[in-house]
Amino acid sequence: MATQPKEIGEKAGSASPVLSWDNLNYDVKTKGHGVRRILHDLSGSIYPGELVAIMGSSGAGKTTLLNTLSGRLQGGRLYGDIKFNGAKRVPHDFKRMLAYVEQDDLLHGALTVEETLMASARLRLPNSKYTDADKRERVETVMRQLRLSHIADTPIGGQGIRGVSGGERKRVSIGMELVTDPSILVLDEPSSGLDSSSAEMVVALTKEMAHARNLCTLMTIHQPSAEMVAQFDKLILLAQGKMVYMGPADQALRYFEQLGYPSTNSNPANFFIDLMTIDFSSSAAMSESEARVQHLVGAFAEFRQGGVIEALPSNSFASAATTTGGNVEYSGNNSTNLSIKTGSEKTGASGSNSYSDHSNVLKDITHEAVALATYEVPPLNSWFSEVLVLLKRDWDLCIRNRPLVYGFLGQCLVMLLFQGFVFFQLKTNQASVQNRIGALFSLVVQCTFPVAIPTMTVIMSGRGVLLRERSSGTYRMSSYFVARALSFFPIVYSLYYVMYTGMYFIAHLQYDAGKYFIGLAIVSVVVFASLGYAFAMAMIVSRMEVAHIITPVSLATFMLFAGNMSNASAITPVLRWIKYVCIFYYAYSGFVQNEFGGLEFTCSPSDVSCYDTGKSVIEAYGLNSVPIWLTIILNLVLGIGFYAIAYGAVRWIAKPRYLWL
Ligand SMILES: Nc1ncnc2c1ncn2[C@@H]1O[C@H](COP(=O)(O)OP(=O)(O)OP(=O)(O)O)[C@@H](O)[C@H]1O
Repeated sequence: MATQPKEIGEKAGSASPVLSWDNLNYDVKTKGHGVRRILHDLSGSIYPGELVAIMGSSGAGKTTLLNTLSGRLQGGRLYGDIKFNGAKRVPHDFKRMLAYVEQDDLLHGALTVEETLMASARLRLPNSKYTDADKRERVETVMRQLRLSHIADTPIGGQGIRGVSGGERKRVSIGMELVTDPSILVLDEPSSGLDSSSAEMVVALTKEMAHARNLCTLMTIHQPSAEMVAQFDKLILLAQGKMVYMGPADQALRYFEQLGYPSTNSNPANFFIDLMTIDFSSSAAMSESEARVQHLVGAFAEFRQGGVIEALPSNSFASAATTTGGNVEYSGNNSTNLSIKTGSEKTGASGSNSYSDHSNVLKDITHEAVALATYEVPPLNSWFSEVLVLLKRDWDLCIRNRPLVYGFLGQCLVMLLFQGFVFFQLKTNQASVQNRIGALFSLVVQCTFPVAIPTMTVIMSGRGVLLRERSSGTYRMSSYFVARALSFFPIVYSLYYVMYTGMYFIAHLQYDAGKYFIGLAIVSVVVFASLGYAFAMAMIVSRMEVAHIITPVSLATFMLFAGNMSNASAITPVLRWIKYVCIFYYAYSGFVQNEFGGLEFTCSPSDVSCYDTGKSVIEAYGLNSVPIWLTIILNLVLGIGFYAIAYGAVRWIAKPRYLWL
């Protein structure tokens, strides 16, 4: 490998970079324009304890570079070399050592702040190293550090739940990563959507954490305030995917000044962005700005081949800030002694501010419970332990999902009342044959559509969180499946058992303990298979609106093969096989055989046709080819098959294909 290009302010000898990259190029195919290069010959490195910001105008390639270094880039072709701790990255290990805070805070709205952080700690901190009490202490520490303690019991919120503010949400997302023992912390636009003071707070706290843990921290940031820029140790400035500057943040202004671009803006970030942005307002402005960017790119490439930058007499951001009346202050000669005052804090007692107070708290507690960044891959906890943590979390989510719980409850009550009273106290005359058939078919329908569709919706709405957790290797996919499925069982089964039992007595199905329990077994397996179907649909179909069309339509199609709307033994031979993979058919066939078996019916002279026994009804509907016990087993097998399809889909089809170097 070629030697790494020189970097401004490169750390000599003592520390070795945590992450280094060399000659990174990234190409994508574009429609009509062939291959487009997004990143051009990027090289650089990050050291322990550094807070590094990637800045540039919109479309400069910040997120692409961040994702490349984080192992989260999809599509296109990537060339070059990336090293973690001096060696090639091992995808499985690297993703567990990297803490990635996404731009969108993908969190479960129904969980409280503390529950969210606790779940992260329980899942990601190894049980072999931390007891549950240690994990709780870690969570409390991180909540104090991120100023979340006062809202520990507040739900995150969203989708109709009143919750925490945007800034607090962002801090929860950061906290979820910091309760673990990451080697690198990466944040994608942590300030997006936040007001300036929340954004400054997030960056200030991130810096404190990075320094306290000696944690290498990398973030993209669009247009930070002067106060935020002053927090960064190092800047990576990108223009059109090319590097314009990489080096100490407090030397950037001086660097550009030496190139002939003195600062013209009180906010260094605005000055950098103006320098690097192509001005499309006129063709003259465009060629001028393009020439400037080219000059900057060329100059930096040359500089890296051996240029020097004059030592700064004083910190350039500090002077920029003081000359323009900004509020960044330095308490010493280097940036690690930086302290910031926000506008409101300036009005308080002189010499103290909430950030520095916070820093003191941080210093005290950092030594208590938060370890320095390590470079060991945390072992996964046991499968059983993962299932328990996920089950507790998923159960809380289920039980707090009021629309889901009340929806299931409401539909069971309505079905019970309507079905029970439409088919009230069935007799044994000929009219009761039709009513029994109707009651049993509607029971099958009630155990499928109303189970599958809401369940699928809930699973799909949690897919963002699943993807985030999966990308950081939080748990095994099998643990997720088992826990998620089990979390639905208590609510769905208890309500459906009540519904079936109520209907059984109100409609007066055959009063026989054996038949009652066989009916209960059929309800159990059809509900199980419907839940499996919901999982399969939620994992195979990526868009909610499409799933809401495909699921009812496919279920309605299967319903045609149940043996009620068409005679089960007289379906067109080409399509007849479908009934053998149809939960409706097995459930309906099982119910009909169970209920009609042993029944005798009366005939009156006015009856046009007459079934004198239940057996003749079963035969007339063609539902006697699979014995009851086998219908139960086959529905169970179908249910397991649906779960297997869902697992396969999430494991292999929906698996994000990240590019690794
Ligand atoms: N897979 C892709 N296919 C096509 N173009 C892509 C792809 N990935 C990135 N780009 C393009 O590369 C450029 C850089 O994108 P990137 O998201 O990294 O920019 P950014 O600096 O983060 O911008 P912003 O601040 O607006 O988020 C953009 O023009 C984007 O459209």
